[in-house]
Amino acid sequence: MRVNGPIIVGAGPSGLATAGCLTKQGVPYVILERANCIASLWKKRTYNRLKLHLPKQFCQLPLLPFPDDYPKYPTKKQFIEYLELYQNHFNIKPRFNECVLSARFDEASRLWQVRTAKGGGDEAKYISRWLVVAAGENAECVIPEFDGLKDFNGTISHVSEYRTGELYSGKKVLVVGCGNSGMEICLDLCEHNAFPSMVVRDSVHILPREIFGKSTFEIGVSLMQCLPLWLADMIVLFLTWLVLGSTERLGLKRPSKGPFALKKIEGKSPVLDIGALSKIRSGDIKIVPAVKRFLEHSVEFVNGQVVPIDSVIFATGYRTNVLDWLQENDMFNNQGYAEAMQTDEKRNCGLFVVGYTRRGLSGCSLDAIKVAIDISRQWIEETGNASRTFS
Ligand SMILES: Cc1cc2nc3c(=O)[nH]c(=O)nc-3n(C[C@H](O)[C@H](O)[C@H](O)COP(=O)(O)OP(=O)(O)OC[C@H]3O[C@@H](n4cnc5c(N)ncnc54)[C@H](O)[C@@H]3O)c2cc1C
Ligand SMILES: NC(=O)C1=CN([C@@H]2O[C@H](COP(=O)(O)OP(=O)(O)OC[C@H]3O[C@@H](n4cnc5c(N)ncnc54)[C@H](OP(=O)(O)O)[C@@H]3O)[C@@H](O)[C@H]2O)C=CC1
Ligand SMILES: O=C(O)C(=O)Cc1c[nH]c2ccccc12
Repeated sequence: MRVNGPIIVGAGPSGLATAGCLTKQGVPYVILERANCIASLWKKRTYNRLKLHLPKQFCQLPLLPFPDDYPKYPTKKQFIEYLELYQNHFNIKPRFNECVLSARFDEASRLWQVRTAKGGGDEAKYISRWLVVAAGENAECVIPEFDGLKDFNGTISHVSEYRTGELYSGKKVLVVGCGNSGMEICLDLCEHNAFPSMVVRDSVHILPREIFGKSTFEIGVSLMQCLPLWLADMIVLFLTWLVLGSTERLGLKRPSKGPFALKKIEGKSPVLDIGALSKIRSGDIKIVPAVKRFLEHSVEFVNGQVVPIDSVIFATGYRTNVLDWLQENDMFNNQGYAEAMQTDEKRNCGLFVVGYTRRGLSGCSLDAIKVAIDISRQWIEETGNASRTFS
């Protein structure tokens, strides 16, 4: 199928935002989505109690704000409803159940050739001048290898399969990983009468979600606008200390880089605390060091301690999948992320990237606006069509 306009891979917030902005410009497109719905990460791979952890103004997509009656931190259900509203508003109709297997740029024709699996063994081919990669930073779950894991007799899952702690009532659960996911499901496990232990193998920045009624993220962003990054970080850490006190004696050592520097340089998100810390203080969530190996019914840590466990949940993060299917990947590093801010088109080859610079939903929206403007300029030039103006 020859596509007039770009092929967009992925119908999550990034793909939807790009489609919304292109529609506004009058540029047609095709979205290919491997799942059977939009926003599959949010609909199928997140726990029930999830809320946005940044204030809503940092999470909305371009051109359509959240409904006025939404709270400051919308729930997952509200966020999904908003994305559906967005889809309907811009009449976005992705081609579902089409998983992109490969995308290659043919130098001779200067066209992108995209091959998809459609289920039931069928394949399809799409050809276009432009390709927008919007398949997400969280495309695949990561479970690291551990000695003995295959001999462990309890249940093993990734946090993306976790919905509530109900199933774990009365159980001793090892949560591996202390990012926002690990911390929040430990809290949820406590609230469902389970006994969580959380692995902190190295260090972690834990910040209050709000400081004196103002979002910590917002405070950090405002400080970074007028101060050097290191100073903004020092102020945020000082304010954090005023609110939370010292967290090191709880086994939560802080990284040597500040929270915003670490996010900017390594893409590592600080934890925005919504209650786990008080459960760590009370001992309801136990902090344990790195795992040495799993045994049949227990786990041995690097300090030699052996602790019985019933279940292990890996909250060890995600990875992108572009390196698996995109043949032309000069725009990505060897981890499959776009180098910070380099979302510009790969010159003359029509390749664009949305949502790969680890700046959360606001990064997705900013990329989408820019990419839609660039593509519409080229589309007008090459097709001779007139565009609507972008406002
Ligand atoms: C639990 C959780 C909570 C988060 N909360 C926040 C928050 O509060 N604030 C914030 O700013 N950010 C948050 N994030 C960051 C998150 O990355 C964004 O919220 C957002 O979902 C990114 O949108 P995306 O469209 O780039 O990726 P995704 O939402 O992952 O969408 C990508 C889509 O591409 C599809 N896809 C992947 N590979 C292929 C393929 N080969 N072929 C076809 N389709 C494919 C996927 O099925 C998916 O539907 C959170 C992330 C997680 C995991
Ligand atoms: N809106 C919200 O409230 C939420 C937002 N999110 C966001 O979703 C994204 C993904 O978050 P999350 O799922 O927490 O993943 P992250 O990648 O943020 O965290 C992964 C965690 O796993 C640890 N880890 C990785 N490998 C190992 C290992 N071999 N042994 C022990 N620990 C290991 C990491 O430790 P180390 O640092 O040492 O590598 C880190 O603590 C983030 O952007 C996050 O902010 C997630 C949940 C809720
Ligand atoms: O949820 C995330 O991890 C995000 O990427 C949102 C985000 C972008 N920059 C930040 C800085 C501090 C905390 C969260 C974020």
